Amino acid sequence: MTYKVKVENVSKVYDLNRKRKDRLLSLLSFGLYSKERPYYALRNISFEVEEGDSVGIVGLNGSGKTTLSDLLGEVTQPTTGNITIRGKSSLIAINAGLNQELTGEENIRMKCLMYGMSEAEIDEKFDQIVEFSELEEFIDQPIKTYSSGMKSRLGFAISAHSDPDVLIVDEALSVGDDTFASKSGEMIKEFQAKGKTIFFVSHSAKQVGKMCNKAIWLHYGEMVKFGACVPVANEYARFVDKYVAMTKMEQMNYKKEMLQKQKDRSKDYTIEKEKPNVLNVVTGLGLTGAFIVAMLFQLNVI
Ligand SMILES: Nc1ncnc2c1ncn2[C@@H]1O[C@H](COP(=O)(O)OP(=O)(O)OP(=O)(O)O)[C@@H](O)[C@H]1O
Repeated sequence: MTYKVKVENVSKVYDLNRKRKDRLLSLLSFGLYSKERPYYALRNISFEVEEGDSVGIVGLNGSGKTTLSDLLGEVTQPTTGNITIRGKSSLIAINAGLNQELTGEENIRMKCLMYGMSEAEIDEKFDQIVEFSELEEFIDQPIKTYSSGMKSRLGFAISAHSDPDVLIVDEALSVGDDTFASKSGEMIKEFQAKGKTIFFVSHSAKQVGKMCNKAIWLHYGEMVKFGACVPVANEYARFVDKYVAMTKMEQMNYKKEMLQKQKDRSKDYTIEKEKPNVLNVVTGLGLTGAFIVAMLFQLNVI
């Protein structure tokens, strides 16, 4: 069977060096001064899933589940490797693609346009989306006033009505109330019946076992297992049982050791820098000059 989603040697590297001073110096020296601290949030992930697959993504906190779902939802790009999605993907997560300053209605219109829907299609679906989200009274309020459950309902309602080929559900169901969770569960079953491809991010092996036919287990940025759901979910559940049986101190030491290993593995990565060309150098010199003049001006020297 042909794949619906293909992930090939994908890594996502973050630069942990967040100090403003160092980033500014790196910019002004056009990359010659550099203090990057690369960190693999995901490393060398490869798998393929087919149309109709429901894939659970499990793992402890910080294992890379959200990073992978953002990549699958095309919210971020891989640092290296390729992701091919045959069709339209839609990520359901609290805040995913929502603008806090806009109202519920404006967010619906903006996100639907981003999904490629026409104005006429949006007008046709608008009432259904509002009704599904149960936000009728609040739809004219900016969503920064919404609770996380309300945002999650809005995000779910928009994504589910945009008819995606690949749906990624990142813990969105865990913040809603029971009624909404069961309504969303029904909607997901309809998607499954239509043969859509779905990814579920979850801490819970049990939940994944109930809803999925395949599973991915991520552990500190690496893919430990990928395959048929039940064996992967069972193995993850056995690991979680062992983990929760540890004392708090043992858990802390384990986390520390694993994080250190993850950081050590990141040392061999060098953030690719563009070789300085004439344009770069001229721009860099111009920026540096403008910066010095601005500083001198600020200090009343000129
Ligand atoms: N923008 C960022 N900059 C730097 N590091 C990041 C960024 N986003 C995520 N990380 C790091 O990448 C790793 C994976 O994070 P991610 O949120 O994907 O894990 P997760 O499995 O979804 O965790 P949780 O279950 O707690 O939501 C973590 O160590 C996190 O600190």
